[in-house]
Amino acid sequence: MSEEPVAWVIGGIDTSGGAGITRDAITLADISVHACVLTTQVANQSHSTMRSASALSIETLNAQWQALEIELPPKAIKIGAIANTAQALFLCEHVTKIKQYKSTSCFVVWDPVLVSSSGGVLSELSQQSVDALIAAVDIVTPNVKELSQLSGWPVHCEKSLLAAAKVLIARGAKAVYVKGGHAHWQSTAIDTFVSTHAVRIFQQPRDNMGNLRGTGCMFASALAGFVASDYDIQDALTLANAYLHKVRNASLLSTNSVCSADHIHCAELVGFPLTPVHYPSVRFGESDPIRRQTPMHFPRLTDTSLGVYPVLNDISQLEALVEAGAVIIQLRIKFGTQDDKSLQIAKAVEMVKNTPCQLFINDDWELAIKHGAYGVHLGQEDLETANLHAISRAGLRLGISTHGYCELQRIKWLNPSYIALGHIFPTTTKDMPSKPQGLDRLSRYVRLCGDTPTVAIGGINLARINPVASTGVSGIAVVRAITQAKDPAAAYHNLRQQMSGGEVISDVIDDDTDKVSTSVQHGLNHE
Ligand SMILES: Cc1ncc(COP(=O)(O)OP(=O)(O)O)c(N)n1
Ligand SMILES: Cc1ncsc1CCOP(=O)(O)O
Ligand SMILES: [Mg+2]
Repeated sequence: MSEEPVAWVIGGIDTSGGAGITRDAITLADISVHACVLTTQVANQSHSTMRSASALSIETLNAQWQALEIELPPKAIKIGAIANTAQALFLCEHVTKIKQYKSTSCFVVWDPVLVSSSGGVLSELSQQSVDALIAAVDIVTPNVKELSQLSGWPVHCEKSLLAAAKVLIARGAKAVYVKGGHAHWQSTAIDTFVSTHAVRIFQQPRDNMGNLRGTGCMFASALAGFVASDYDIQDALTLANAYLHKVRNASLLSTNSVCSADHIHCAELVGFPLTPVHYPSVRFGESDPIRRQTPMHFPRLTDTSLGVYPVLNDISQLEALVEAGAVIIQLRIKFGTQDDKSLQIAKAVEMVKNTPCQLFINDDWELAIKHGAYGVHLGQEDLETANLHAISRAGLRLGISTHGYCELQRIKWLNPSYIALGHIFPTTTKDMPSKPQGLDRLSRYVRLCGDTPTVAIGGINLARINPVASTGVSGIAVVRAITQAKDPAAAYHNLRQQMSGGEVISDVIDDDTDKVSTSVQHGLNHE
């Protein structure tokens, strides 16, 4: 059996290979996902001309489903062109079943093709079958014309687009991702994701370089592929958006990809998107709190070679760590009264005065401003309520936590003083809603952060610090590895020595998990 995650693509064969399930399978191969292919219809066509299309019977569709279900169960399914109502109802019933009885979850994307190059026409499906399918799948990915047809609403501006997407949600859709490619009123290319509880807006510069076939298929199959590869939905959307942007750039600029006399381009293979230029900028809703005000400035770090970054629960260990040479320390006080926190923060600021230590205060931005700390560290939830302008006006540095591609692309807009990436390994210090990221993803995030200093956090200890350092992060934040050590300053020293290939003092190593082994627990998400 294949090592790669399995995704199924269900739709029409476009004989030219420009779109349809052939394009889906090529896209999935390009991002290292194994594609199983189920055909709904065969469209005999070139890149520019459609000759005929013939639908496959329900028996044949069912035979394909049965052939795959046991041996190659899907982690995700992408549905494209559906030839008729009977096929739509078949898919609805089988998708519902597979989602119910599979032990691992199966994510289903429906790219509702209004008029496909392979002959599927949305308007040929009964309203009942369309409604049933909308409610059965996890996400529907229409362009603006398809959204208008599905919702029965005119879509001519951002407001009507959002309203039409919400009509689908009211009809039972779990989520809708509207592709803005045909949204003539937009000066940039804006895709909008709406679910029952969130809105995400993905923005890219608009390119008007030419006509690329199969973009809808590529986006939806890439989305299924990234979910099958274990990315959460908002990261899979960010990656699929970046992938498509990378394909567009590569294909429309290449003369090799021109595949018809009408200057229609065919997609080039590009692989996983790694460079920042391909990634969308992301907003959490129309009125994302971090964008409500005008752009802000946060000062750069004085010293960006951060090394080991101790995150302390109180000031009891601060002096020892400053003396041990920590160039960055965070005070993360989670218990006690505001008065007590205020007292500790005031003392901490005093303790680092005239030292090279860059002192960050976690969460308590008002106290950090009041006592003149060097910087503030905020997480995603903190960003909803903190007064970022006040932090910026007071001249404090800002560090922000992120847990994946989507959050990263959102907070870049703030141009923070550093970006924290985590959690890398499992941790018991904090309940994390997201999965551990692992080293492979960490390396890719570091690359996406460009010149902004980065900090890795979560489950890092003596045994794991070297591979973390190899990803190129500017700093490595640790809580337990220092706060729970018998001698925190010696633990700091050892972590630093280990990072730089120096001698560690073995009699201060605290427990077995800290012993440096050759079989370091490596990346959790191998890509
Ligand atoms: C360096 C660093 N990275 C991440 C965090 C976590 O911040 P947040 O998500 O706000 O969680 P709390 O620390 O407030 O529980 C951090 N503190 N430092
Ligand atoms: C606060 C925080 N944010 C992400 S992981 C984490 C805790 C890291 O603690 P430890 O270094 O003990 O695993
Ligand atoms: Mg916080």
